Amino acid sequence: MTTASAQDPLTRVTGAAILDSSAAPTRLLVAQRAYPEKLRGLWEFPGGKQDPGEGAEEALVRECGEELGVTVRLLDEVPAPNPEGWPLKGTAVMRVFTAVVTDDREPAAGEDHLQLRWVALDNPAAILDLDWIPADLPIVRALLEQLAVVGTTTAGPENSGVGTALSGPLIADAAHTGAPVTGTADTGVPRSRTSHSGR
Ligand SMILES: Nc1nc2c([nH]c(=O)n2[C@H]2C[C@H](O)[C@@H](COP(=O)(O)OP(=O)(O)OP(=O)(O)O)O2)c(=O)[nH]1
Repeated sequence: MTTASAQDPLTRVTGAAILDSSAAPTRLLVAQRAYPEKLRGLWEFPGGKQDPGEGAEEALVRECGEELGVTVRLLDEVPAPNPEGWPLKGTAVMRVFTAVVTDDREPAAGEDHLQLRWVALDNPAAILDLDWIPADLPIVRALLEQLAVVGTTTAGPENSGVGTALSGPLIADAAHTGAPVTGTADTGVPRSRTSHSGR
């Protein structure tokens, strides 16, 4: 963990959009924050702040190990409006990467989270309806568009995927609904598309 400093005025956060499969994702892992009090109960991407000198991807793999007890393989970055990442509150920015679990453990909520939940990608409206940390909402929309589960129009709060079609080739199974964590290891397909190097 680090905070803004004279060397780096930004607090750099990195988050994981963990999918149940790289080749044919049907579910996304979301996490409900336990603290601080003002964020308690809000949903987020698992992750955290980068340590000094640590790259975003390196930090994210570390955070997923610490917070969820699993090893993840990062896939693609959810493209942000600027190279530093998505703006959060204050001077914080966050880069978000899709990921899959690569060991045979299941993600488990530790002290950081009240609960984890696998949510079905075939119901983007339900995902957007979660009580997200406000700064995360545009990121969630971009993620769903990247996964082609919502339309690629300029989605605002009033146009948040409701009634849009499932069109993405990545969605193979529309039968799942939100479910408690069961974990799915994935060792398949190499990185693709918008992969970025760490910084
Ligand atoms: N992990 C995470 N943090 C987020 C998200 N959206 C968002 O605004 N944040 C904010 C909340 C926090 O102010 C900051 C990340 O802090 P953190 O508490 O998760 O990071 P950390 O584990 O390294 O920090 P610490 O508890 O060790 O101090 O970024 C998100 O989707 N995931």
